[in-house]
Amino acid sequence: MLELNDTALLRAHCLIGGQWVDADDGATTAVTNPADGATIAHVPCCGAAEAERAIAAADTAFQTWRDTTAAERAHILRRWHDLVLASQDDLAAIMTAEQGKPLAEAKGEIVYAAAYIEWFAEEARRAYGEVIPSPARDRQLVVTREPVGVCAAITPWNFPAAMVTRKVAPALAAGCTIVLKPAQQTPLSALALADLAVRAGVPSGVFSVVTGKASAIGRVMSASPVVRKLSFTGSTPVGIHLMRECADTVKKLSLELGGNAPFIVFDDADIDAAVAGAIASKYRNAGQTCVCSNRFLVQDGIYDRFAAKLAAAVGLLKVGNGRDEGVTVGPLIDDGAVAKVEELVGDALGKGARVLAGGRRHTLGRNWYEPTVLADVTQAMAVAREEIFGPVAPLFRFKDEAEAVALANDTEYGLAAYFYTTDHARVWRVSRRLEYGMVGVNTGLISTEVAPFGGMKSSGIGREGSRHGLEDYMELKYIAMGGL
Ligand SMILES: NC(=O)c1ccc[n+]([C@@H]2O[C@H](COP(=O)([O-])OP(=O)(O)OC[C@H]3O[C@@H](n4cnc5c(N)ncnc54)[C@H](O)[C@@H]3O)[C@@H](O)[C@H]2O)c1
Ligand SMILES: O=C[C@H](O)CS(=O)(=O)O
Repeated sequence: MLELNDTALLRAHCLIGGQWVDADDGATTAVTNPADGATIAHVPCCGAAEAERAIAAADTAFQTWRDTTAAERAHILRRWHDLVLASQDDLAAIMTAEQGKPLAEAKGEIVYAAAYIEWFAEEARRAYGEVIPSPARDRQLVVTREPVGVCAAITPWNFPAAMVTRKVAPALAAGCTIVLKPAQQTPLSALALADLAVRAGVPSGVFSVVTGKASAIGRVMSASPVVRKLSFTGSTPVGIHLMRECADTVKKLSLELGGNAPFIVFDDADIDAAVAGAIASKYRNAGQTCVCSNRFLVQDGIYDRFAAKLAAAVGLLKVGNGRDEGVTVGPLIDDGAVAKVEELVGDALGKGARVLAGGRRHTLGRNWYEPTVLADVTQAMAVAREEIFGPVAPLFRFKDEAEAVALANDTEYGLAAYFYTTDHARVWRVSRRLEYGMVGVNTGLISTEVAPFGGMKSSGIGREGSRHGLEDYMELKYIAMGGL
């Protein structure tokens, strides 16, 4: 049994139109702990009808929520932020139980999730319009920024809190209403955040959470003409599917999709900093983040020393149950995820890669995989093209800067890239030529609410967070005032 200070945060109902409800047919889905398979709770397995009602409630609520002042919305968001931070321990315990990440990482994610709420509480009051110098004496030209309207959000399991607030906070700040479908593996974090939003004063219907049948709920969201924007974070194939489904109603779309991040280490890099950055960017959340380094491109002159140091550092990682003190690598989300990692490692070994650390399932259980480092990896291996989404660092060699950039860009994805060098001219040359939305230079950790998060190519459309994040939830309206 999950031990919480505030047991009311463990919500086993959906929030629709301000009411905590079951699925219409009473169906439920079990939420299980990836560390031991224990059932934590059962949540409603809703479908199209419940999604339709949530959208209708959002439409009704929008008629009044849109007329609140930015200051009023900012005040409620600030209160939500304060309640989330005050519940950090409980929210982290819920997250570690349903997602598996180490408690320290879960607590960090709660702070990160709250930071998006705080950021957009502030941004709400700076959604300025424009007065345009008129080309004619008899008219005044102004541009206002208005809320898009009813929004829908679909989020992944790897960051069960931050991916929710990164969408819900800007939507509410802009004056929109929103219906969220969280990942079926990690709904409890979203439901707890919704509970705190209600306590903060978010009115009925403004923010609903519908758990259950992903395809049915997604289809309703995509097909509804009432829904004017869909924000999706998840895999590229599902993002493409939703993009197609939304075409008929011409929705605004935000797509935060998959990645294949290169981590480039030049001969002149600070090797110890590069190893520390590699650990941070690869093994966070057991490698299950969209911005995890997926390919390590290491220049010939530093390759052997970097490989040895990285393997030694990986050997110090503590694998275990995320709730246990000092654990730095928890289980993967499920056995299917481990099987995919195992298949990618097997493909690489079969084509000539060498194991420097790990390289197999962990004895702790079916959802664990040993933190792994592979040497002598080549472009012929599947890890060069596929998102690993697990604790595996494949090391590739390169000769010079031109080859490094060419290898780095040789992917359908364009989300995050990293490189280590002490040559400042190279910093700006390489940053400019990398085809990615986000570039970390001499750091393996880049995610923050104050900077635009997102990518290009198959990694998606749009940016979340930063001063740009509100734009996706607002429309520009040009008003020409004539007859003056
Ligand atoms: N770019 C980013 O910011 C970012 C962040 C986190 C995760 N991701 C990506 O997400 C993937 C891992 O997350 P995942 O396994 O949850 O992804 P996923 O695409 O399988 O699922 C994401 C969400 O989509 C829902 N979904 C699945 N099929 C659907 C359908 N047909 N209609 C409507 N909804 C549907 C799921 O229930 C879940 O809520 C990785 O590729 C990772 O790179 C990207
Ligand atoms: O999976 C990627 C998420 O966006 C998490 S983070 O923003 O990089 O922490």
